[in-house]
Amino acid sequence: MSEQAPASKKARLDPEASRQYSEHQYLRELAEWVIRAGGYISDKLELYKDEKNGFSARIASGDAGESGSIGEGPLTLVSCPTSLVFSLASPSPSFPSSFLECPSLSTHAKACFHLSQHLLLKERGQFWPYIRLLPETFDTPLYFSDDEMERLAGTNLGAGDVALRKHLWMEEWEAGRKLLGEDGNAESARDYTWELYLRAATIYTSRSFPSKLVGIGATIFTDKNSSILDGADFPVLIPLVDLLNHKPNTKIIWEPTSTSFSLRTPENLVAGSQVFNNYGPKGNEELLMGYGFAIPENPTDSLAMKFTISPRGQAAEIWEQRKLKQAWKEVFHLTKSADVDQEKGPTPALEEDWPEAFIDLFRILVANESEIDDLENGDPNATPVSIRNELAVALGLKAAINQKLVSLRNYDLSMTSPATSYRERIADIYRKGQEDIVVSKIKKLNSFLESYARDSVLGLSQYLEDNADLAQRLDRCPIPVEEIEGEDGPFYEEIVAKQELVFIIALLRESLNIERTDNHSSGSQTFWNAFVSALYNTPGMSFDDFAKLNDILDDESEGIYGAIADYCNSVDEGHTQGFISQEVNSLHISWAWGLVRTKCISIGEETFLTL
Ligand SMILES: C[S@@+](CC[C@H](N)C(=O)[O-])C[C@H]1O[C@@H](n2cnc3c(N)ncnc32)[C@H](O)[C@@H]1O
Repeated sequence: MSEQAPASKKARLDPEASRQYSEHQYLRELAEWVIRAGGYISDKLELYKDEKNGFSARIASGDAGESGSIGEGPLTLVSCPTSLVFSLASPSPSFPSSFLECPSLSTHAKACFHLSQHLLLKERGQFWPYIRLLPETFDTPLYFSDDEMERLAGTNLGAGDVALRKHLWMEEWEAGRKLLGEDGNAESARDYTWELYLRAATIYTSRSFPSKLVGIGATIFTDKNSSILDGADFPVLIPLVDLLNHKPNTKIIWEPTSTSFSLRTPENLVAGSQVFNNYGPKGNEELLMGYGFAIPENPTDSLAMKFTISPRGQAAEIWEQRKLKQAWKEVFHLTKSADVDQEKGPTPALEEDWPEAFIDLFRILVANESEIDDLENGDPNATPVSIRNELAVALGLKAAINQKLVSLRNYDLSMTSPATSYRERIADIYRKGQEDIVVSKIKKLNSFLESYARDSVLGLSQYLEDNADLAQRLDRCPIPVEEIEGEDGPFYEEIVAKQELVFIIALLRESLNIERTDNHSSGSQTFWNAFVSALYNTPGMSFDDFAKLNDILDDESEGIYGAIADYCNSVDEGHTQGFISQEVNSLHISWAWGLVRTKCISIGEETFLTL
């Protein structure tokens, strides 16, 4: 049965009776203060101080039914009246309107100074029963010593995010203090120390709610009766409600009304167990940075990936037309990939495991000239762009994420010097979570590359292995060189890279002699069948189509193409008619070389021809 939200009459408890809510005097007084103002705490709830997680709430053990559970939900756990919600909308005892209205001072800075004021006021402030329970210090990285920061090296937080936040907050603090001093409050401005500002700012990151979410009005009238904060979102503190700790995936109902904010649970809680809130699907990076804790095996963990490269030239024009550009963000949060399915089904698309817009930009960034031309002249939103392109995306992602893994592992101290403090432990938990995500992503990419590449890619070494006679002949005939003018005199360079040359010859052998298409190199029959059929089914791609349009080559190309053609013929010496049933000429080379450049991709030492 659902419990009704408390009537104010019922809520006005005798302070004696409210003792049951806690054995801790300040917690008890906090409860009395909230209840007196019209708030509520379920009488099934007990507030206590947990050595590990600070103040917490649990179901009182006296409330166990026979099964140990407290009956059916939803149950209102706690409720705080709007009059006790602390925010910039609560009266500020003495800040001048010039301070609160200053357009160059951020809302965040104003909120931090406002809270600092109440921290300084102590018992003279109207929120004292709440303020005195707020933590003095935190385990967020801004409180870490240099040694403790070393534990974060190689992670996003170690790489500058912490330093950046400190810098931003310090700038806000300096600006606010200057403003206070200018108003003739130089003496009191000195009370607003950096330590106090840091404490106030961290109280907000670790326990505030956004004003818009809880429906707190954003219009404040200052002493000049002008309004500030119109439409702005600002952090609010909700006494009592903010005592609950976080547990991922906890079912909890946040219930804002015009007069109160309540937490209700639909779960059937067990007597003696801690009652949790759910701060949202936060990863350990956010929990550590904002709250000073991290959760082992956090099911809502994520890895933030920033993208700082942007496409240029034609690629930038294509990107402008891509629909997914709308979903572009500067930072993407990657989550852990599901385990690779052992039974290989159809190859999953990359966007099933990665943010779509992230994959889409990558496709444009790695597109080669011919792919960009295809997008420009065809559908600019085509996906996948080509098999070559999709493989290049997967490989690019693997290289980028592998870099993360290297830096996470390079600085990992957890094996050589096990954590001895809480801060070191949470830093290690955070690093381990980041590493788990990266490893799962690499596994998934490997499986993608394996299945995607199975029949759509041919490796150079595989081809040479299948054609040992060609490999031997190539070794016997060195590739011709050309003379190049350098700063220190002329030097010599092979006219074509060996990988390209092998694939030029392969293309001529396997594709040109169309009558022999069912007699491809052993071992790669499936690939060549698919390749040749794609070639002859795409207008303009076959040699015949190409020759019709390009019967004359310019002189410069003619020289190099002719030299490569001579080389091919010499490699094939003694095997007349075994090559392409005719002499290879420069037009053949021009066609095959163009195809190789469009369809090949290099991965480390290996080069692949793709469908
Ligand atoms: C909204 S407050 C919760 C009340 C808090 N325990 C207190 O003492 O006031 C958030 C803070 O509680 C602690 N906390 C919350 N959930 C936690 C968890 N699952 N593990 C460790 N600490 C937690 C962290 O110190 C965090 O900054």
